[in-house]
Amino acid sequence: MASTTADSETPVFHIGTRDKRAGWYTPTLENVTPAQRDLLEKYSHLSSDRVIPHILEVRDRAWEIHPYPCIGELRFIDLSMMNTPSYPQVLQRLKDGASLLDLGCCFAQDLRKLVHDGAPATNLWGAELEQEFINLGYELFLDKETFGGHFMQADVFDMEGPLKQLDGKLDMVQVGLFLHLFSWEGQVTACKRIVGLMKPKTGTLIIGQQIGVLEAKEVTVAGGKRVMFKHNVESFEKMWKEVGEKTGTEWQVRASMDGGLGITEKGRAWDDPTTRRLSFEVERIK
Ligand SMILES: C[S@@+](CC[C@H](N)C(=O)[O-])C[C@H]1O[C@@H](n2cnc3c(N)ncnc32)[C@H](O)[C@@H]1O
Repeated sequence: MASTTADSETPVFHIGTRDKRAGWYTPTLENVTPAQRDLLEKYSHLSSDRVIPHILEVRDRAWEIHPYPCIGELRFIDLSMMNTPSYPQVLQRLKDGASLLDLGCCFAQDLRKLVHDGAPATNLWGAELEQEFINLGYELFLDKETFGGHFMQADVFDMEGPLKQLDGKLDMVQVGLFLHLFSWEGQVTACKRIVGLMKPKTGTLIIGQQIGVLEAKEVTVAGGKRVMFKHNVESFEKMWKEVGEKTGTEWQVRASMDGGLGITEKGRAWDDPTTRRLSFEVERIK
């Protein structure tokens, strides 16, 4: 899926290509963070010299199945939840018996980090559209026989699908790099579903991050076939007001934007320069 621009011989790649010259395929990995190394050595029991080769081998298997930017760029080893301001409380609540769903969990690295940090696995859930990503998560973390949490292949928009078993049962939901995949209407529908999955009480918490932008806007991707809405803090707050009105609930949004996800330091040619990472905690207050 590469074409050549009229004025140069530089190939232009489109999302979906398996060509490893695409800008979002990072061929090597120089190092991992101390937390990633700790997880892969102490939780997955990889020897220190196997950590990086193992990540790259699993990534290449994943690339052949779904060559998404998050796979090519090794986003699936990012431990995002631990950087959420509420992480200590999230962990404590889990230890006290609360439940958490990682929606669109992909390899579910944050669920493994929670278990490694002492959360009981029994109340942890991961839901993911693609079963292969769940399988690859087991391969990455080498815990098919030992991980005690629950995974389901599920579509957030399928009201009669496997997610139904969690209706009204969850205390916390993580949505990492997920909501931005959809249009405004799609995000509102997904958020209404999330609200329905949560216990009907104050204090329930939604945490996550997504691709943001300085001026909120709808963008078309995949050659015009798909629409994504990229938020800034104000539009994200506005969306949660709408979700609250439509569900008879009220949510306090704590959100901020920064240059994380490699946006600042990598200076990637395909990123709109106004792209930011939008991180959020959304807590039910009514
Ligand atoms: C960009 S990845 C983010 C993965 C992970 N949450 C993280 O932060 O590293 C988005 C994930 O959402 C999944 N997904 C997309 N549409 C979905 C849907 N309708 N229901 C459930 N999962 C979906 C994709 O398969 C993919 O694994």
